[in-house]
Amino acid sequence: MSEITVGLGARSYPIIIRSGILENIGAELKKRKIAKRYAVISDDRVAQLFGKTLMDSLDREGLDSELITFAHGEANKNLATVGALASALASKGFDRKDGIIGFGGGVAGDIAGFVASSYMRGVEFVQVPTTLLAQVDSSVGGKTGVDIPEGKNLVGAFYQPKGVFIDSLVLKTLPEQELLGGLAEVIKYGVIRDREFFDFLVHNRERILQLDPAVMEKTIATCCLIKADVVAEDEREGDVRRILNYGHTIGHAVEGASNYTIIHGLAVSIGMAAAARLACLKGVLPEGDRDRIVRALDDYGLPTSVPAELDRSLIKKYLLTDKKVVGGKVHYVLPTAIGDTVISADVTEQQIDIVLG
Ligand SMILES: NC(=O)c1ccc[n+]([C@@H]2O[C@H](COP(=O)([O-])OP(=O)(O)OC[C@H]3O[C@@H](n4cnc5c(N)ncnc54)[C@H](O)[C@@H]3O)[C@@H](O)[C@H]2O)c1
Ligand SMILES: O=C(O)C(=O)C[C@@H](O)[C@H](O)[C@H](O)COP(=O)(O)O
Ligand SMILES: [Zn+2]
Repeated sequence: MSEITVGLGARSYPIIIRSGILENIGAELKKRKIAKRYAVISDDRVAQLFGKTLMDSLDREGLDSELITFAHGEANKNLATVGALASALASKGFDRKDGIIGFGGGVAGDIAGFVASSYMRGVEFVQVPTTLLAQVDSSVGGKTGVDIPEGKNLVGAFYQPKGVFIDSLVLKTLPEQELLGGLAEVIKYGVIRDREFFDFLVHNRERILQLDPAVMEKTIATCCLIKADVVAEDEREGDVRRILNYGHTIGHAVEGASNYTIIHGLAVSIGMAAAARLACLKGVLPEGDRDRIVRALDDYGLPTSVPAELDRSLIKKYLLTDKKVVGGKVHYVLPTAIGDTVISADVTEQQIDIVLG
């Protein structure tokens, strides 16, 4: 069991990591008196797998609640889904004293958080993440939102939850590709902030891939701790929080150019390898560290090059809608060593062409 605090003054909140906590979410929420009634927002797959466990736990504590679902998948992380969910909340009579539980992967959490930030101009929100990616990254830090045709996450809000409740036992049913996607974000933390953690990930690969409970708890807790630290320092990504976007500039563009057939975590892996190559090309990252980053991703079975069939000019078009663009200049998060980064806009189109391959 680990408990980590995201330190944001009066808006601070706990991340509680405990095997089996899913069956006790009702008790956790009752103790914390977050809302009087809850809307559990989840995708159809998660609802089918774990909906009953969560709803029973709320019911046992006498907490009135409704499960509201949307069709799974990034293609549904859009404004139409937000509209449908808001209408469902209104028609079921949810009011300002009620709360929303984001239950599922990053797609469910990002959508539920955005609905919570805007329904009746804001209602209370908690996160119960069920993918590795959501447990180590998306449920923490308050970035919520949806995609529009012009690009990823272009409409959203910073809106912090009141708590994050993580049960690593639910990862047992996760499809392999989804586990790998989460591992890409896990490796990201090692590269941007913690060389020792990167080495731990390299040395414990087999145990991680087998979801060894002790190793998973350490892994999830370390990622949450790094993210909590960064978010506490720079909640709205004015400065240091940009490091969490390592691999995402090219990664998001690859996701968009693939019409979201490449899932987020795998696109981020491609983006991290590309950014490491770019850093080396610019002379800010030694070749040895570049090779270790690419090899670590590769050894986990993650992709490290841009698929040949993707349209390079479309990728470059999507790069321009990155939220780190300032004055038309794309800013890249470049590793300078394993554990450290620099942000640079001093990148030529020719260098981008080289790393896109
Ligand atoms: N807000 C943030 O800070 C942040 C951070 C990282 C990623 N994201 C976003 O998160 C999204 C990706 O999230 P994701 O990778 O979790 O994908 P996802 O939410 O689409 O979940 C992947 C699939 O796994 C299923 N699933 C979820 N939990 C399961 C379980 N325990 N067992 C079996 N199946 C399960 C889901 O139904 C879905 O089909 C992207 O939209 C990305 O932009 C946001
Ligand atoms: O929390 C953050 O900050 C991140 O950048 C985490 C990323 O893993 C995540 O994918 C995030 O949603 C990307 O944000 P965006 O601002 O580039 O859309
Ligand atoms: Zn991400």
